[in-house]
Amino acid sequence: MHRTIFTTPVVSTLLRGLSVAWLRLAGWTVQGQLPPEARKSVFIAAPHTSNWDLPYTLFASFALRLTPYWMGKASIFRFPFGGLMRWLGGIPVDRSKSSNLVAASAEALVAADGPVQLIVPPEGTRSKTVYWKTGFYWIAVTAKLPIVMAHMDYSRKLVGLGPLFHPTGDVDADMIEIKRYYAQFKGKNASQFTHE
Ligand SMILES: CCCCCCCCCCCCCCCC(=O)OC[C@@H](O)COP(=O)(O)O
Repeated sequence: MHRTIFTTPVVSTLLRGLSVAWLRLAGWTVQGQLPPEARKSVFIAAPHTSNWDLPYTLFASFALRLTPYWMGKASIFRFPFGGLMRWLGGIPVDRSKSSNLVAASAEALVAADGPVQLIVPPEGTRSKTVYWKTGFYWIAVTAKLPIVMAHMDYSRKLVGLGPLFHPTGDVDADMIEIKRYYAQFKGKNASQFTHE
């Protein structure tokens, strides 16, 4: 995995302090902590309804001392922002193709030396989506890693980590259960999120 603000010494310490201070000033509560068995894991990041979700995900990641990488749409990596986005932990995804992203991501997670958490917003967009993408699920199954149900709620100013989810292999049943868990959270534009 490439170098990011989270793996750059001094920078990460500095930004961690700023993130904690910002979240505190803005009145947010950071919930949960990363269980040791999830040092390598796949994060579900939902609800995703706003451009503010990315900065808050980064602040929370610092507060929780994570080593995150996040999947983002390829267009936000266009010149001149690509380098910055990657340094923030971004991995570009071309949503118009279904490539070997699952296999490649699982392989990169298995090969990583240290802790690494792959943050995937399964809605794939800020717009309203009924069907969640199942890539996060298959990456976890392929890499044999736990799924962490991470969340954000702007109405209660909560961000953080919920329970682990262990895939059973029955993706349809598992997706229903996962989405039921997310029914309690409200994104910034809550009407753009549906958990049905
Ligand atoms: C550590 C705690 C993590 C809590 C996670 C909570 C919730 C949501 C986080 C979303 C992280 C987002 C990274 C997505 C980056 C991205 O790609 O953003 C732009 C696209 O979306 C826009 O797609 P579109 O709406 O179709 O233009």
